[in-house]
Amino acid sequence: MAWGRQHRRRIGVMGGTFDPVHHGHLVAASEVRDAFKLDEVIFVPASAQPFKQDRDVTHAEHRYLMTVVATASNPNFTVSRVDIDRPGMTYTIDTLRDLRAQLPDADLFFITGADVLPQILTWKDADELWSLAHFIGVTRPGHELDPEGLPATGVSLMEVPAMAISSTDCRSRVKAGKPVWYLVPDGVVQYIAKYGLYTAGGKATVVGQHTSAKDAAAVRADAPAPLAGAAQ
Ligand SMILES: Nc1ncnc2c1ncn2[C@@H]1O[C@H](COP(=O)(O)OP(=O)(O)OP(=O)(O)O)[C@@H](O)[C@H]1O
Ligand SMILES: O=C(O)c1ccc[n+]([C@@H]2O[C@H](COP(=O)([O-])O)[C@@H](O)[C@H]2O)c1
Repeated sequence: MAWGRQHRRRIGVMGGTFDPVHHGHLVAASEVRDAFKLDEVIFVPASAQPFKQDRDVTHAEHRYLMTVVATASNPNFTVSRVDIDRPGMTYTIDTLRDLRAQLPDADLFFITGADVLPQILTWKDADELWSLAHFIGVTRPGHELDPEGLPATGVSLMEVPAMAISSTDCRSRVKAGKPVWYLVPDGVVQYIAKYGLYTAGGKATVVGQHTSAKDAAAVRADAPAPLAGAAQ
């Protein structure tokens, strides 16, 4: 490296609802970090995902904390609150702008699974996304990794070990009283049990994303407080 030239950090960004985070997410992030020689992967739990407005989603603070628990043992993984602390709908254009402002000396690599990759063209301000990050689509069982319509220079595709795990299946299993051991990290199994997530009569408040301000305030009061020191 030439004397005085700045080293640009290479940062992966793994956006997701993470309801709950599972080993499919973690393996994808780990594989991309290795293949693209990333310094770090930042997991970014979404607040209100625009395409999931028709379903109930666990309170953001629980999803954030499960993601912190799941990534705590990996020195190259961190978790950001940029999306859950921004009011309103979560759009990736805002995620990337906020992270670029926080990390002006970094190149960003946004990681998505094969199911999400084709949707990118329908995201808010899709034309501008390519100038903010390089996109990496990873294989996922049951989905074709198809980059059609996406700009060739803005997207890379990569095969990762097949993990036939989804958050939907994890939630259904917990609801049915089945184990999720080894589908999600041990600490997440314990977190789900501690707060009674995903069970019909559980202690956790599960809210739709169209809650009134009054409902949202009640949920916030019920949720665990933000974990000091864990956030970016
Ligand atoms: N098993 C997996 N293998 C590869 N990528 C995955 C896997 N599971 C999720 N992803 C990717 O991780 C990101 C976040 O996914 P998300 O949090 O929505 O999990 P999910 O399992 O798809 O959830 P749900 O079943 O609730 O829709 C997305 O880009 C998704 O494509
Ligand atoms: O920017 C958008 O319009 C947009 C629409 C839908 C999803 N996303 C992002 O896509 C990522 C994957 O979402 P999900 O819910 O499938 O885990 C997550 O970071 C979302 O914020 C972004």
